[in-house]
Amino acid sequence: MERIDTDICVIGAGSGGLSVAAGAVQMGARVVLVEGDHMGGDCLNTGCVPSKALIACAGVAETVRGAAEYGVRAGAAEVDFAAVMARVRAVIGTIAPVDSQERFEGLGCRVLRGWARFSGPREVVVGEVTVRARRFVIATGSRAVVPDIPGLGSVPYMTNETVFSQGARPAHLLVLGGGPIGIEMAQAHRRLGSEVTVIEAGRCLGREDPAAAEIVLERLRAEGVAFATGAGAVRVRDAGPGVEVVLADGRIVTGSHLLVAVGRKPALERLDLVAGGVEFGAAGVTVGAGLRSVSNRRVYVVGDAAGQGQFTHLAAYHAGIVVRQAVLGLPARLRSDHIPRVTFSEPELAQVGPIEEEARKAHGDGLQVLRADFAHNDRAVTAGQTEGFVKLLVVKGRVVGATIVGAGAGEVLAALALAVSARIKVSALAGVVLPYPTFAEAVKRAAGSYYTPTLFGPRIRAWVRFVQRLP
Ligand SMILES: Cc1cc2nc3c(=O)[nH]c(=O)nc-3n(C[C@H](O)[C@H](O)[C@H](O)COP(=O)(O)OP(=O)(O)OC[C@H]3O[C@@H](n4cnc5c(N)ncnc54)[C@H](O)[C@@H]3O)c2cc1C
Ligand SMILES: NC(=O)c1ccc[n+]([C@@H]2O[C@H](COP(=O)([O-])OP(=O)(O)OC[C@H]3O[C@@H](n4cnc5c(N)ncnc54)[C@H](O)[C@@H]3O)[C@@H](O)[C@H]2O)c1
Repeated sequence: MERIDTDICVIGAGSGGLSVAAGAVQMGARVVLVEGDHMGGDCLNTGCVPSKALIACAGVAETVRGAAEYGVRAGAAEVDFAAVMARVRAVIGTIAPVDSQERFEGLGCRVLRGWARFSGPREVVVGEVTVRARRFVIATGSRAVVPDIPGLGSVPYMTNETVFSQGARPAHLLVLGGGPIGIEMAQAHRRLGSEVTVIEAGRCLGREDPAAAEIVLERLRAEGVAFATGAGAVRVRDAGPGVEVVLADGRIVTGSHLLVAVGRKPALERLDLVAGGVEFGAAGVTVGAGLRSVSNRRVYVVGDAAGQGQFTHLAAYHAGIVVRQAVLGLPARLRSDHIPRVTFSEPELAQVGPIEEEARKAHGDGLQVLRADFAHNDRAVTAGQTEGFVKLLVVKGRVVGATIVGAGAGEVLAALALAVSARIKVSALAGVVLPYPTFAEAVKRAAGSYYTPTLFGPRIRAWVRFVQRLP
């Protein structure tokens, strides 16, 4: 049995773990990085990267279908599903070297390939190796929840782990769950030529601004995605070739394939946290404000395993918080009011900070809502992409949150992510000079509306009358 003594042992080489390892080793710490499966974790192999690559292919098919509206004759969009999947794999392959064992060994990490489990409060075992570390960082991610629905276990179903390696296009894909995964995959498959039905117990994109979500869902409906909402799946049956899902209100939905996308849970089961003295619950490892385990002070948690949201950029943000403390010995506290998110449907739905309903609860009448529609944005009009809006949530002259739904919303959100994170005043957004014509001008327009009542009100009018009488 080999024994390694190190400063930092990072468990999991996904978005969070790789960020901690890269930061720590380049700052001079001795780092052991442990990965049981593929380097790069969920985001690279079965999450963000393949999903966005698939969405890009689907977007091209849709552009071809709509080409005539732009005066371009392109013929019918013919989708070669095998080629689409090959492109998805190629995109993963292009990014993979950045997350590879070779790169991290090159940076100076000792990379161990195997599943880590605690054998004591300051020791983990990986196969035949024992790693004793000053600090451990749990970065083990999450996995798809497979709900306890009778019959589900006896039909073939897909999750995010298998949907990107399908051999052939599903004739009729049933998507269980109308969250971001369900909606992104539903639209992509529909555009690639499948029939698609989304089954959602409550409201699709239920965490998002309802008006913004409705714009996305309306687009999916227009493209032919069917929805069975308002009742959860209670039974699943084999339907000869295909699958039958029975809903709580008796409706029956039938399709050829089933994708389960009803949420994710932290992947902690291989770690033997009890042996490590690390307290945990269903939401993840129990941590304080600095992502440090409340029961074992040698242990920090980042990313999906921390149970505080599931985004690659959140995992990277967590990594920075942990590196500050565990590597640099400085204090750090987590903020959660400035974390952005984007659902990569078309149109995209981007959010930073609270949605209007949440901000109203927190700030009551102190909240001002500013809005600009893309219908009045010249870039949107010229591009033929006028659906959507920008909504700014303002408290005491500062932006506390924003919703954007529309073309390129995720890119336009960058300015507002900065505004919320740096607590920038609305006046700065209203005063910035932006190139014309851009979608981002809608942000400036919404911010400018903050001053409309004052600028065009009676006091300014009186002042202007006075000035204009001067010689
Ligand atoms: C379909 C889909 C699309 C997504 N799209 C987006 C998106 O567009 N934008 C976005 O921000 N987020 C997106 N996400 C979420 C994003 O993928 C995750 O939030 C992110 O990957 C979390 O990073 P992580 O480091 O916490 O975990 P992961 O990236 O999952 O890495 C954890 C790693 O730990 C390893 N591991 C687990 N247990 C052990 C052990 N005991 N020993 C050793 N290794 C272990 C795993 O094998 C894995 O490689 C998407 C997710 C899915 C499923
Ligand atoms: N673009 C992105 O950033 C992106 C994309 C995909 C995923 N993600 C991350 O992954 C996480 C997980 O996504 P998700 O879509 O799997 O989960 P989710 O929790 O966001 O949504 C799951 C949906 O399934 C529904 N549901 C649950 N049980 C059901 C049942 N029995 N029948 C019908 N509906 C049921 C829920 O009501 C919910 O709306 C997201 O929260 C997000 O953090 C991010």
